Amino acid sequence: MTDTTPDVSGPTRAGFVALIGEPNAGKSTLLNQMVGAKVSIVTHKVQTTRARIRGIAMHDAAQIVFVDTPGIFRPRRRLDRSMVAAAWGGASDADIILLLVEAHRGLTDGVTAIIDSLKGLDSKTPVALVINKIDRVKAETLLALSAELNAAYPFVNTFMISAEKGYGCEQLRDWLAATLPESPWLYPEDQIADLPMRMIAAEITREKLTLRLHEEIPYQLTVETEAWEERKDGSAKVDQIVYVARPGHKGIVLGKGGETIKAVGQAARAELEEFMGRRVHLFLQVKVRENWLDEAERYNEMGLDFRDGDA
Ligand SMILES: Nc1nc2c(ncn2[C@@H]2O[C@H](COP(=O)(O)OP(=O)(O)OP(=O)(O)O)[C@@H](O)[C@H]2O)c(=O)[nH]1
Repeated sequence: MTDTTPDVSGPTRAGFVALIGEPNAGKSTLLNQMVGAKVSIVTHKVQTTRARIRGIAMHDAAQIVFVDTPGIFRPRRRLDRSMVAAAWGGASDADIILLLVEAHRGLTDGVTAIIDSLKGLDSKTPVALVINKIDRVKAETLLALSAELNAAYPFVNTFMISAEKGYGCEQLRDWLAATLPESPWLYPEDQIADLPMRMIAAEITREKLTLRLHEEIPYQLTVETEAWEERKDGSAKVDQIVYVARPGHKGIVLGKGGETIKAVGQAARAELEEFMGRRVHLFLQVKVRENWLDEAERYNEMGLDFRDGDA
């Protein structure tokens, strides 16, 4: 990986932070606090897709990469094969796991199940407890809840926050920034701003291809946004490459006289324009790359290729 470390005094830090918790625990809201409004829009879209990098926060000299880990509560074997493992360059776990628990709901059956899974994970990844929505309960309740949860699992730290109101979020961010491993940054700073948009754009095209090709080949297909150019007239020029795993697939993706790829391009462009609220010029190219499934670099860029149940 390229060393993109900037010139700052003291070591830079970088790593992956997995946000886990029951649905509605406030993961998106917290991410929004940590990363900024732009990504939260992105998040809603990406949630339904294979994209797993949910946002990147820069804080002091640290680059905090928030990820989803859908595979983390599944059997180990599946985790090993997952995109999560690939995206993390062979490390099968995040650097830090944050478990979000809703203050007013406390130790529910769902939270207990997550804690049981964490215990079974056999991982050295530190897990911090984040009690969210503290604006909804009294202080006494919080202390009792914190004690109860800490008795159930050896959390390395406990934070009490309101992701919505921002209470406690600064402390959490400081701690993450200070606790991630010393490392060069994982993404060049100038790419961070449009990384989510690039991911979304790739994901939209992939989705259109999947719809169009049905069961034929989308399994072994990936889309990358190669270039993104902001134009003076307010439109964006987006170049993407569709990578297929076999030479025979290229013809299928192109279709007769380029029909299929053209239709895919039109549909993807329409959705992208609607999403961005401005004009987009989308250019698609199809290339064969037989070993793309093995290229960790690709996963790193897009973080996009795990599917539930993949062999
Ligand atoms: N009162 C209060 N509400 C909050 C707080 N944080 C989040 N919420 C609300 O809780 C609801 C769920 O928040 P999300 O951030 O969407 O939760 P999530 O964990 O991302 O949910 P999933 O995407 O379903 O997993 C939303 O209505 C938020 O406004 C908080 O600190 N206080």
